[in-house]
Amino acid sequence: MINRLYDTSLSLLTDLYQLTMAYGYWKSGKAEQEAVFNLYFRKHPFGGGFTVACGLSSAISYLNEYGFSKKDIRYLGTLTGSDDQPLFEEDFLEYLRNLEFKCDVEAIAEGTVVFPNEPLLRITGPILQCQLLETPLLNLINFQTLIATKAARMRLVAPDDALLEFGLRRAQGPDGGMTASRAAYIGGFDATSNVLAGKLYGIPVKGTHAHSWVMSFDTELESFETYARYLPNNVTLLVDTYDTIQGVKNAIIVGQQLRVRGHDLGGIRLDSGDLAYLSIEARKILDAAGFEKTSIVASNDLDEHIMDSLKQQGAKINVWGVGTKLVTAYDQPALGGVYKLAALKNERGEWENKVKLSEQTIKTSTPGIQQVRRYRNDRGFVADMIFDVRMEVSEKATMVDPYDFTRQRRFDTRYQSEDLLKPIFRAGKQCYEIPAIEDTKQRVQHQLSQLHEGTRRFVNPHTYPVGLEKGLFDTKTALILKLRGGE
Ligand SMILES: Nc1ncnc2c1ncn2[C@@H]1O[C@H](COP(=O)(O)OP(=O)(O)OP(=O)(O)O)[C@@H](O)[C@H]1O
Ligand SMILES: O=P(O)(O)OC[C@H]1O[C@H](OP(=O)(O)OP(=O)(O)O)[C@H](O)[C@@H]1O
Ligand SMILES: O=C(O)c1cccnc1
Repeated sequence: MINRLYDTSLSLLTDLYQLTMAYGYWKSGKAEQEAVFNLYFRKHPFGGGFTVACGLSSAISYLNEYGFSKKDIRYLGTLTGSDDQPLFEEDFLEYLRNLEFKCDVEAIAEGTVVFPNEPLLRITGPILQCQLLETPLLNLINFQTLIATKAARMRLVAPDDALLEFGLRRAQGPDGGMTASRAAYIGGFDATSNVLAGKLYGIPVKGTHAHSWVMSFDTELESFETYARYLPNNVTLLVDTYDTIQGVKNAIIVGQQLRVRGHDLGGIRLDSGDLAYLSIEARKILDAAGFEKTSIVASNDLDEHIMDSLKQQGAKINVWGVGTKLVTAYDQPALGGVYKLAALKNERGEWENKVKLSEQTIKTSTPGIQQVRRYRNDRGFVADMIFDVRMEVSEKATMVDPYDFTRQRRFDTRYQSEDLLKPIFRAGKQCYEIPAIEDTKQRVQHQLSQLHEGTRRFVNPHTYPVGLEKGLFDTKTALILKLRGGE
């Protein structure tokens, strides 16, 4: 999609510094040195207790098309440094032109619930290639993960209702709109108003009508009658243009006319005022007139908190139209996912662990070639343990809380476990079949059902346990001490 939108290859969709570093690696003979990078986030968005991974299929498409076109190379050749001389020499540009993606990629499947510090994606390959991919991979995964998580939160509030995504007009540009529609669907929405997303992603499309339709007639009743005449199988009438209660009564008149013609009134939509009060009143009026099955759609700057509040007030809304606050992730417009070097192969062909130190413990990266093992019992997910695939990890592994090493947990055979990072690319070739979007969507709901209720709540959610396997914890601690000179 984005390819056609910009009519170019997307390999330059990266930050310039990735290319300057790539040049530096190449000049210093390090371009092909094997490296391992991890993509992870440090904190759940929206103050929540879980995050829904999303964006892997876009990342796979991106990586499958990776490569620099002649036009890309020509453009890079025009870039100059502070002395007005070319930034990159010809031979390097030739190297880029011939570059073939040949990394290994492991990733956690889209639609999986994930937690801070777990690698969502691990990329192993020539450092130059891994480096160039930092920005696009973060761009693809951060945003979609954010929106899928936001949508999942809304789905938790309204498990049995229909959720419609109405955000395109407020989205962050065309690509923001398209990817948000897809991620919202995966996260738990039932349909979108975005017709292109419907076409390209196979998402159901749904819609009502706007105030302008009503305003373009002399009376509201005439506007409703006309709409019902021409679209008798899609009649959800927006009743709040003038007087909401009168609007509901007019909708009922049209509903009765529809029934005579063998159709029915699908729904009414409320888009302003007190949505609890108005939906309760509208439900009474509709039920009294024999329109018990007619839906009540609500829209107007909704988010999961307002939806929750409306539910608690007894609102009779069974279809929710949500735009701005969903597709822009209004209260937290970015997920702080990062991409860090975790290991590098030396000249002797041995892996060396790498960490990025930080004053704040939370920001010190974890070294090694990591995998995430998720333990579960009959009631659902119990804990996730990050371990290094090069270390022997027995069934009786010990997990250490990285923020408090005195908190340790021993696993045994009573738990079932699954390693979450799956092979996606081997030596640049895709070896993973992307699941159908419907399967990914179902996966989200199943995953959420495996979380403890406390982890799903919005206010002060329970922290799901994620720790480091004892061997990895010790390796990390030793490396930090060595780097700080306290060995
Ligand atoms: N009963 C309710 N409890 C909590 N929030 C509500 C309730 N009813 C509506 N809201 C929310 O309150 C906000 C009201 O928005 P606003 O002040 O713009 O009023 P409005 O009636 O929509 O006016 P306008 O005609 O300008 O759209 C919206 O976000 C809406 O979803
Ligand atoms: O409120 P959102 O969650 O973004 O949902 C989409 C909104 O877009 C439409 O109106 P628009 O906001 O364009 O105009 P209006 O506020 O005047 O109805 C619709 O009526 C919703 O209110
Ligand atoms: O179909 C609707 O009702 C709709 C679509 C987009 C934005 N607001 C409402």
